[in-house]
Amino acid sequence: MDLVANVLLAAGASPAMIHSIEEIPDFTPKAHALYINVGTLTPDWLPAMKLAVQVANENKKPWVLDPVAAGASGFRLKACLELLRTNPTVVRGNASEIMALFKGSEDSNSKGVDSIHESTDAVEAAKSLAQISGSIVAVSGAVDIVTDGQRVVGAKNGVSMLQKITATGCSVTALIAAFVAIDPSRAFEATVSALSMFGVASEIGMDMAKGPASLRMHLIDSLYGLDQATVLHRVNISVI
Ligand SMILES: Nc1ncnc2c1ncn2[C@@H]1O[C@H](COP(=O)(O)OP(=O)(O)OP(=O)(O)O)[C@@H](O)[C@H]1O
Ligand SMILES: Cc1ncsc1CCO
Ligand SMILES: [Mg+2]
Repeated sequence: MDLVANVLLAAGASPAMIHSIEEIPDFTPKAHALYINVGTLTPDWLPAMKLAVQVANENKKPWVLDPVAAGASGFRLKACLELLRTNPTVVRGNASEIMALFKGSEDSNSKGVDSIHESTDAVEAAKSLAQISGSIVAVSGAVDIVTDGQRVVGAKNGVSMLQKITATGCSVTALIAAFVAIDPSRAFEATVSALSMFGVASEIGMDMAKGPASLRMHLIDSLYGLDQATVLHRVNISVI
């Protein structure tokens, strides 16, 4: 939650981390986008997540799902599949998470929140999932993949050291929510842009970093300082 909120602030968004079901009816209509992350899921939190989604949908607010460790337990998988049926604008996971959602079954080899697959292994699963759910599906990895079920785009910015900082995936999903909030009618473009800019910020941050802890700091600083010329010079997006 720390990294997620700080990444959002650095990007110019205004995060609020809300869990209590009592606050959802007041909070959710005020937000420009809702972000549901099941990272630290408990049975107590799930009803609040579902109510937040319901309120967001009723208020025509975009919402984004991060299905953290979807294949690691039956409880998580069921929760993620139920959330997936309630029309997320975007779903972003690592390859193992997206493949578990597509298969609809637990992965006995699951490494928990970390992926054991490459994003490129999950292209067909992502496409099918997008077609079934009507959501934009993004798979993070060395190449970030984004699909609406027809188009497939790859975004290649980023550094592998991001995998050594917890919640960089959670944070890039939050950034997607912030970008989608700007123009929900162009959620596909927003998703690709958020993944690219997070990757560009990590590349610039890596030039100053000595390891994961200092990359975490420089990533936030680089995102905060990112300008249009740098982005346009460095982005690497291609149709797959
Ligand atoms: N091999 C890699 N090379 C470059 N960038 C990478 C690589 N693997 C992941 N990334 C980037 O790291 C960020 C996090 O993606 P990752 O796939 O690790 O998410 P995740 O597994 O959900 O992470 P977490 O659960 O820790 O939040 C993304 O911006 C992604 O583009
Ligand atoms: C380590 C961890 N455990 C639950 S969520 C999370 C952050 C990475 O997904
Ligand atoms: Mg994750």
